[in-house]
Amino acid sequence: MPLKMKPDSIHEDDDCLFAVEYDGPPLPYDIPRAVPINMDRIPVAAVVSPVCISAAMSFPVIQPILSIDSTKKQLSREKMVSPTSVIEHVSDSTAVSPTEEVSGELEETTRGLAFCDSFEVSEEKESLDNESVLSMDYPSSRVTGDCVSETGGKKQQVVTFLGIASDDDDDEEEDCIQKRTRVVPVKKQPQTKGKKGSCYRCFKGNRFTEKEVCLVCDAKYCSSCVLRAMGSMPEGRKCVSCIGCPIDESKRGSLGKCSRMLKRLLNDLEVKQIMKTERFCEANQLPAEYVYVNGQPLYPEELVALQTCANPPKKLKPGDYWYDKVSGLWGKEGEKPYQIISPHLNVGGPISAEASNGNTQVFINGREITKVELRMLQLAGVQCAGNPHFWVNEDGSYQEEGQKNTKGYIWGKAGTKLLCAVLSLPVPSKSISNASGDQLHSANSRSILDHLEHRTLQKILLVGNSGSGTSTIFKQAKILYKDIPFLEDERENIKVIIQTNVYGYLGMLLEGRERFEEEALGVMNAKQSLIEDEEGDAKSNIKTLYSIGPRLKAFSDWLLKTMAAGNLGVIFPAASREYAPLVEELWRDAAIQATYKRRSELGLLPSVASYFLERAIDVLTPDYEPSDLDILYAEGVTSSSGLACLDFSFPQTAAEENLDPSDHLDSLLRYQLIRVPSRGLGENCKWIDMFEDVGMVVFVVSMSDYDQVSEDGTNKMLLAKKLFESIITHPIFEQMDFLLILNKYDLLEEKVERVPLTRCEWFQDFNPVVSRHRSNNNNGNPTLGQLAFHYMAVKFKRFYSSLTGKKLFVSSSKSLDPNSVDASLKLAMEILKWSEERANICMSEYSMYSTEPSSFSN
Ligand SMILES: Nc1nc2c(ncn2[C@@H]2O[C@H](COP(=O)(O)OP(=O)(O)OP(=O)(O)O)[C@@H](O)[C@H]2O)c(=O)[nH]1
Ligand SMILES: [Mg+2]
Repeated sequence: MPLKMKPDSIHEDDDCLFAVEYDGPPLPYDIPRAVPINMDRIPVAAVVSPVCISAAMSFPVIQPILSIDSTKKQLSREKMVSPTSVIEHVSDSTAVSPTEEVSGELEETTRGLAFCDSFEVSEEKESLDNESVLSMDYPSSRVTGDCVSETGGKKQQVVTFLGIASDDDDDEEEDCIQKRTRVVPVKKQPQTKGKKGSCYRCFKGNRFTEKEVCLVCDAKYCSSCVLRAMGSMPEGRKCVSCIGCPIDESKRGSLGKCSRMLKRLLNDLEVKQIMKTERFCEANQLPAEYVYVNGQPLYPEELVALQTCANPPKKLKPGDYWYDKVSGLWGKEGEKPYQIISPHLNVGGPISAEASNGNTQVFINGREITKVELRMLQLAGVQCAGNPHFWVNEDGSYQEEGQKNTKGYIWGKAGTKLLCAVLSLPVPSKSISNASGDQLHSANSRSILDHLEHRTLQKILLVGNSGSGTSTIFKQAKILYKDIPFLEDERENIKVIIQTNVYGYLGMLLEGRERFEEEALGVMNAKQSLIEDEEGDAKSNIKTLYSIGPRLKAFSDWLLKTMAAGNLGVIFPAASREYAPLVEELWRDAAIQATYKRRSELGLLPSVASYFLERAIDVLTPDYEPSDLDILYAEGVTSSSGLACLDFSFPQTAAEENLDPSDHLDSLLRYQLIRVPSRGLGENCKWIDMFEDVGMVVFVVSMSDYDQVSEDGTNKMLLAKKLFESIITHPIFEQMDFLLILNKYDLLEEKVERVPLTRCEWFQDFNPVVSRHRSNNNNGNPTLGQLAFHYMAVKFKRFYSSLTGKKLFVSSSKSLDPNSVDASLKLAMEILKWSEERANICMSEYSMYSTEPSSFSN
């Protein structure tokens, strides 16, 4: 056991700080030899948890050995300050430097500072007590200014007390209670940084290196440094120097969510303890004074009441909220309600009429409601004429102010709940089954609700030939519209797919290399025969541009053999780490680079191969975690034989968020994108019945395919045309609108400059009048790429209307670019909307859908 506690090495001072000196062999990490601990700040779990960790990692263990009178630390709320907070007092009176203010009553104040352990008081105290542990050289120095930024070696004060009342001045104290302080969270800066993307401790690695992040200062550490930099983690994932500091509020959502890195480095029990401590230790709790309810900062007990009630606010963060104590309606200051929490909680001040910034002259429990709430009430059949003031109870029963009789129940009908869901308004968590039989719905509102119900899911079919880009568009949509695009399990599977792909790409290059080497040798043959005659066995030493050394050749032969036998899967995952350096070496080899330059002759090698091969070492390690971009680029992620479905809605833009939701209802509706593999659309398509209620078909064509041929020698553009024809003429799709996405515009632009579009026989009449300045967009002349796109669009439009008599909508796309996919799918939404309006489904004066004709460029 490397830890030795010497009686004379334990220091105690009035502020309950202890230091345990370590006297064992050199430690493998950065923790200082003396660690001050404020026992009041560390819960039992936190103090105990390092024990098990230290057993595994030989970390020093810090044990509490003295009992502490924690009651000493009680402080009136006005004196509680958070160490990294800048406090601005509402009143601007009596700004007092803490050092001046406190010196006279040092004992009193330092005892009372439950939260404040990082401000100038400590320095004063330090000077009084030479034996204090504070004088030790501790980088974290919670007490001596760790949470305090330093400027030129001099500690900078980040906590400023303004107008703190002295204990014996009751009047002033009361005054102070009136003028509650507003506490603004301030993020602590990391002590070191290094170059962009590197580890903050060893300065190695890049942005792709897996890292763990400090919850306080955002410092990032690689797997070799994290345990040294974060020590025994008594408050979870924080640098040693950040222990005791409050977390960065933007990271609150990740509290207690362990990373894969920690799971690998520590055992289950250790991980569990650390995550528990991280969630529950006092230093990491949301400071009550960061939460304002009805204009007043909360007291800790109010925050507890709020967080422990039967139906608490979800994901509470620092900020200003309003709370209607009668109905339980809860929202952000100046905004519509977003939740109904438990009513009658004694928290915050009284609600103000302007709490949600409504301008409807209709009031609920004293608050002027927003437009969207008014719309909901109207559609639910509540009479709102004459600017009424309603009294709404927690069960949704309502009456007009001054009247005794309940007029009805707002959330009594399923239809109202659906409407609320569409309008993003909250409903009570329990169903109001006891609602009276009041018929609140007019015929109109009923039919609108039916309509909304019908419209909640619009199906969009995504079809295209193999390689057209359908799965890229599908994945892009997932990344664009889903909060968690890929689950952990999915990522784990995708990782193996990507690693296998990397070997596949390398295999194609190695095969190509062999072919090119043979060709080169053939060309040199005549010359070589001459030399051979003169120098005997010289032929075996002939080197070409495509030759590789014997070691790489041996690996290459083995890999090609393994792949040919279909055994590639067997070498995973164990071998991936060992072979990664060889894969990288091969990729960097001049022969493979020369082969890659001729990739257009390699047929199947996709353009994304270099993206992954460039990062072979990273990608092939067992702990590689694919990023969203990696997944987007990865082939084989979306099944090529089954359907893939994605339910999504278009997120509101910042501008839309400020609008009344009823003005942009379409963006609240849900869509289902169904990707159909092209081979699944043959004669006996088993899914065909599922497509009956599809709203529209999005057909994808790769524009750069115009010069490509399939295995049977057919031009791929003609294959796309054939599939297109079979789908548009299929009876099931007869009534549907079609959007053609002409994809891979980036590749077309580049290719059309070197390979004529007329290479495809369908495009024989492409004869653009090309300006000499065509490549300069600024002078208004289209590029050859643009001309080619327009030409293809017209070709498909004519073809479509000749067969269906209808109009085809067309959009160009570069599906590796999210904005491009977003624009194409929004166009699909517009088409759906337009076709719906055309069918005149919408109703009467209550219509929420624009009747303006939609505009597209097609
Ligand atoms: N440069 C470029 N590459 C693209 C674009 N769209 C797709 N790709 C690439 O083209 C290849 C084929 O795209 P996929 O999305 O897999 O095509 P698919 O329609 O799913 O075809 P299958 O997977 O064979 O069914 C992938 O390597 C993509 O990364 C694009 O707009 N530009
Ligand atoms: Mg694909």
